Amino acid sequence: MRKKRIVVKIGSSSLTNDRGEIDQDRFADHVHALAALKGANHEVILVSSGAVAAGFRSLGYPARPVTVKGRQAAAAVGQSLLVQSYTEKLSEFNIVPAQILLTRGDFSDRSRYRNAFATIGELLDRGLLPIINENDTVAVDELTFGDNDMLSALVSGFIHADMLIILTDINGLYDSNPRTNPDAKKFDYLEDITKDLLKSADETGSKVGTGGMKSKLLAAKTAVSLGVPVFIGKGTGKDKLLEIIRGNGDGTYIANGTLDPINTNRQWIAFHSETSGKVYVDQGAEEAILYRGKSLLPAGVFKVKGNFQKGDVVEVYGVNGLLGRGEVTYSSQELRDLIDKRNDDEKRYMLIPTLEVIHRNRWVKV
Ligand SMILES: Nc1ncnc2c1ncn2[C@@H]1O[C@H](COP(=O)(O)OP(=O)(O)O)[C@@H](O)[C@H]1O
Ligand SMILES: N[C@@H](CCC(=O)OP(=O)(O)O)C(=O)O
Repeated sequence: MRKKRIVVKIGSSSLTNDRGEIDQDRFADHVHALAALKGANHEVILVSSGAVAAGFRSLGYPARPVTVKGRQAAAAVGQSLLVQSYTEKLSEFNIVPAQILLTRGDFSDRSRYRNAFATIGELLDRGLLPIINENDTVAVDELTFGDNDMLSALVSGFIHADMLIILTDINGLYDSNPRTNPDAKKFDYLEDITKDLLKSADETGSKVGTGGMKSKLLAAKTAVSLGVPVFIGKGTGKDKLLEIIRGNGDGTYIANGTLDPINTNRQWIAFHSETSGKVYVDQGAEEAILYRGKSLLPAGVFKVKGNFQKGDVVEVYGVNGLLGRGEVTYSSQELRDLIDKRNDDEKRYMLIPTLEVIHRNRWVKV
């Protein structure tokens, strides 16, 4: 089998028990499977939850804390317990883990985004196992990834993974929550995540997890849109991850065919950038950028809102509302000048053929 790059996400419910302890047997099982996957010469990146779930007991909380400061304090304790356990267990296989704690801000800042990409690449080249979690202790509520399912999807797109494996406490996605509906039917394969499916998944998860199946579906949708096929399910034994990539996993495969990866610049524009203004385009330009794969030219822009600089990301509006976002080649002032000249008969002669406003490689539809 060709060498693959696999992101494995393990949820809190698969690593810890309800009492707030690492479940040593299941933990060892995951580590064996990760080692087997690496041993088969694949590149592996682990997104591990469990910091809050493994830490709350040491702080004297009876259950997973609900306050932000409680969760952040629990994560501070639990994250080090988790990494200590990974380091010890992985050393039996001569694998060195590398902890990476990310916040949403690390992705929205372009240079930090590029740095994170380079660092993960270097760790993989050197044969280490990157272990990623959200930096819960400092993450501000409005500025989080939402949950680790979404973080794992964004990481998979970012490093152009061949597959995202989301390990959880249930063997896949059902048409309703099987814990409350005994007649729920399991999906073995899904082409894509539809709106109806999103409705069928509720947000109830385990006592230690967050988001339930809904967050996994939203994450799977994101991963697929970034060109990465997804598996959601469970398994036991050291070969479980190898079996999953061979197509024999106990769970649901999503978009298992070949998908078009999207380049890192466009991923950043789509999912991480903050917009600094708005550009309004006419119908001809709307059709050109939406359906004919063209760049946006100055002639199609008739209004600009906000103040932005060359290189900033803006929202593009058409006749029917928001069309997408893209990186501009002009400042807002330069664009306003262009529009003024075009609308003024006496100044129109000053217009010279110019660059596109947004190049098609720096543009993403919503
Ligand atoms: N349609 C569904 N199919 C499968 N599981 C579902 C569905 N809707 C809700 N769930 C629940 O989602 C849970 C997994 O979510 P969660 O506890 O957040 O996992 P993790 O800790 O692994 O991230 C399952 O145990 C199940 O109870
Ligand atoms: N970053 C948090 C996990 C958040 C999360 O998404 O948890 P889960 O639903 O168990 O994957 C932690 O380590 O506790």
